Amino acid sequence: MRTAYTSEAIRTAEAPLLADGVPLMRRAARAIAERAAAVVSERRAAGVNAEVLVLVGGGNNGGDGLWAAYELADFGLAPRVLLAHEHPHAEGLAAARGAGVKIDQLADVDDVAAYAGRFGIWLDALAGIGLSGPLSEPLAGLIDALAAERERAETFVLAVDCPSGLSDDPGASLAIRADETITFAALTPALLLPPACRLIGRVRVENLGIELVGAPAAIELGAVELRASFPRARHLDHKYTRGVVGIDAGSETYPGAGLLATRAALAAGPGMVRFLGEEGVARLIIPAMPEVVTAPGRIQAALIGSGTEGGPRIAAALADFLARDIPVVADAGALTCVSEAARDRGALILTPHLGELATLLGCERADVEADPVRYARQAAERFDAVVVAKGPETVIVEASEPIVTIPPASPYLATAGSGDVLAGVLAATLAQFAARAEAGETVPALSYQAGIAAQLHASAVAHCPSAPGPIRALDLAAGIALALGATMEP
Ligand SMILES: NC(=O)C1=CN([C@@H]2O[C@H](COP(=O)(O)OP(=O)(O)OC[C@H]3O[C@@H](n4cnc5c(N)ncnc54)[C@H](OP(=O)(O)O)[C@@H]3O)[C@@H](O)[C@H]2O)[C@H](O)CC1
Ligand SMILES: [K+]
Repeated sequence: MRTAYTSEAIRTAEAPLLADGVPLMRRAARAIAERAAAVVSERRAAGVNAEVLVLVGGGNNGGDGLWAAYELADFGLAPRVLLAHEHPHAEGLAAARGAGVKIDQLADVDDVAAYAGRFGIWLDALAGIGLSGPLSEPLAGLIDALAAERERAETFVLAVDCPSGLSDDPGASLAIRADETITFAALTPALLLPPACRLIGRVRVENLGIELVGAPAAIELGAVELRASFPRARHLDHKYTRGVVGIDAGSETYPGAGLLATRAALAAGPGMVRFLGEEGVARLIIPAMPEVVTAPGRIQAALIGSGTEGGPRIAAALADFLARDIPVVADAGALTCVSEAARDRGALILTPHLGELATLLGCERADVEADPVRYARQAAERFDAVVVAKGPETVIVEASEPIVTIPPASPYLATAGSGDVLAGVLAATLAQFAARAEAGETVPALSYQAGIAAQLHASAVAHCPSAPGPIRALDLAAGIALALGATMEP
């Protein structure tokens, strides 16, 4: 599991070491310089420009850059420094100067893009976690110019602590795209969550001996957490201790969604699946999945809406599920029936793709795509719900919980029916955790459970016969069972 902490949490954690005189900056600078030296060697061997430019801002991030220049000079690599602030880190500047590093002032450079374009490797030490608010001038303009130049040239950009401009806000987008980021102590949310995380390249955390305590701001759940957390059958289990899930999905217009969600729910291993949707869809399900029960009865979680267009029946069924005080996944058509937070009801889990999230909130899709975390948060607050925002990345928001994401998944998941499969897996997973909670066990937060289900869904791609190419949602549903089985291998 990868975690991200706010810049404030990182500052709090590093403070006692700084107070004790631990040379954190020198450690940081050394890590940067060692990686930069390796890139110099790689690029020299490839016969491409390996000249190093260190872009230095006015704070300690710039101090890291200046000390890294000092280290590189010590390695005999003759880096160049561009000072982009009138008050650079004094000790680092003195050290770089003392090591013979050539230092230029931004004010003396006519065309910064042309100047920087002469160097094949940039160390971006303009700003780190000390950014206060959105980037302002002159730094914003400088970053904008350099960001364009790096896309034009074959520059290798190594970000110091973060691409300057990215820190706590995953919605930040003005930064110099990095090939690699070496970050100190811990990731910040912008380095783990979209769209900012798309600008960081390969990221490495240099802990520097800084221990982060307390709840992270964001967590990324992967195969290890899936294997460790997914409820497994036990000797004394029966159907209800395994978890029973109710599915109301599919319609005359989209019958397949009902089959996919139901098949996926079965594959995720609950004690029983009750199909509680339209008669016409049930008639298609039973011959293919005779173990599915169509009689009403006790359930511990529900899914409603996949493959439907909403309307009074769905709205009534949603209200009925919620009145049973169980976790209810509202997908697709059911999202049109969700109203402001209705109290005294079961937990509501919304599973919109980014377009549906925009419709739910009455805003533009482009705005949601530019900052999915912000809008998922808005929906979570407005509807008192857990929101599983489905986009190129998965973002799961629940009030008072770390934001949950999963590692980058196959783009082939963006195919018809994949959302129905995820909805079925999610509801069946919640039912199994709910059964454990009924038995008095401690279970993780719903957003964590949803992250586990999303990771199971993503890992099922590898079990599709056509992987790693285009996949069928029906194969994906079958892959769920194989993926789950793979987590149980000794
Ligand atoms: N403390 C340590 O020994 C260690 C710190 N690490 C490194 O330090 C940075 C954090 O350094 P900090 O000095 O807090 O601030 P930064 O260098 O990240 O940023 C300050 C510079 O950014 C400019 N700034 C700030 N906000 C904005 C904004 N909204 N728009 C434009 N420019 C902004 C600021 O300019 P001013 O004119 O406002 O002064 C500064 O130029 C951390 O990221 C690490 O890299 C270590 O590595 C660990 C040890
Ligand atoms: K930086």
